[in-house]
Amino acid sequence: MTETRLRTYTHLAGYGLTTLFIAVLAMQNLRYGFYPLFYLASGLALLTLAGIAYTVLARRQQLRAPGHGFILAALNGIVVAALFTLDHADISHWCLPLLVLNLLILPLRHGLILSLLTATLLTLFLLIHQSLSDAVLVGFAAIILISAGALYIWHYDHMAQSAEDLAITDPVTGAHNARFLDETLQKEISRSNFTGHPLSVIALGMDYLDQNRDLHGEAGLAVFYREVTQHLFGVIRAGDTLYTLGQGEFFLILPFTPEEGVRVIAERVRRSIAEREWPVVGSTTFSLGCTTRIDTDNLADALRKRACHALSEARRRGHDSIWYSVGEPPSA
Ligand SMILES: Nc1nc2c(ncn2[C@@H]2O[C@H](COP(=O)(O)OP(=O)(O)OP(=O)(O)O)[C@@H](O)[C@H]2O)c(=O)[nH]1
Repeated sequence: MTETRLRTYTHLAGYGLTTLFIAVLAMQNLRYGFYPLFYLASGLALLTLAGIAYTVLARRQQLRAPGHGFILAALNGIVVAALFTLDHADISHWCLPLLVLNLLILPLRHGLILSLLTATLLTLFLLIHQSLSDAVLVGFAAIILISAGALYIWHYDHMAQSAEDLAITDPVTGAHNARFLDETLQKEISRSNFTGHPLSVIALGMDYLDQNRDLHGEAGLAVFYREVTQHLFGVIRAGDTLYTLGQGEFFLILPFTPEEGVRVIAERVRRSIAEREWPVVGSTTFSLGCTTRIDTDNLADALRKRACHALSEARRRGHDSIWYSVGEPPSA
């Protein structure tokens, strides 16, 4: 199940249960003739139903649906305002499910701020209108509720982040993997298209891979790939991203880099690898294929293929070399 779908279900369950709770309150107050509380509960139920409708409508953007913030701020605000204006202590219980709902639906920091604000005002109300012991008891219960909810959500977010990192990271080198390359390259192409900034890429391949594999074995090469990755991280600048493609091949995405720039950095990378002594393989070389996005390049696949063809051309023309491939606009 995707993260977006999971959040859609959780939000629907959260709003659904709160609607049920408020509907029961509304019916009870109607039965006993507390009409102001009945109208209040009916208004709140309409808001939670709006939350359900919004969750369904924005189901594809549940990870960042800003409407939930407004709905929950309105729910909390109305309950707290009713607490002070209707002067009815029973309303204080209505706050408790909201404290959990805020944490369940909003990003952790926003949910925490809203819940703590509501809990503080609730305690203040009890302090003014009820006894000190009531205020301390409810305030304490609210803090426990908020802490347990926040800790659970923090733990979940942490696990989700770790799982996401694992999914986009190559286990051998620690650089990003090929799957994440296509996703990022497509985003960078859209950004370059929108802002007009240049975008270049480099495909890098180890020379004489088969001979190196025979000499050092897969395990030895894995150690070398890790070292070369660390080395490349030290050469590129912030904003550039590195990917491991397997079989001794790597890929660099260089945002804000024109043709002259990619030629400079490619030469720097080639020379810095060739001039070093590597612990496992001794001296070795890489060939590099570069290209820069032109206006008609809108697909990640096309740009990636052009860089890989440039790499093949660099290898064909002798190893330890760089080939730059010019993008060709479609003929008129
Ligand atoms: N993306 C990227 N481009 C680089 C890098 N190093 C050099 N370049 C490109 O090469 C150009 C010339 O770089 P340098 O020879 O280092 O000259 P510089 O004046 O220090 O370059 P700046 O970093 O722009 O100040 C830069 O403007 C970049 O376009 C790098 O690590 N990453």
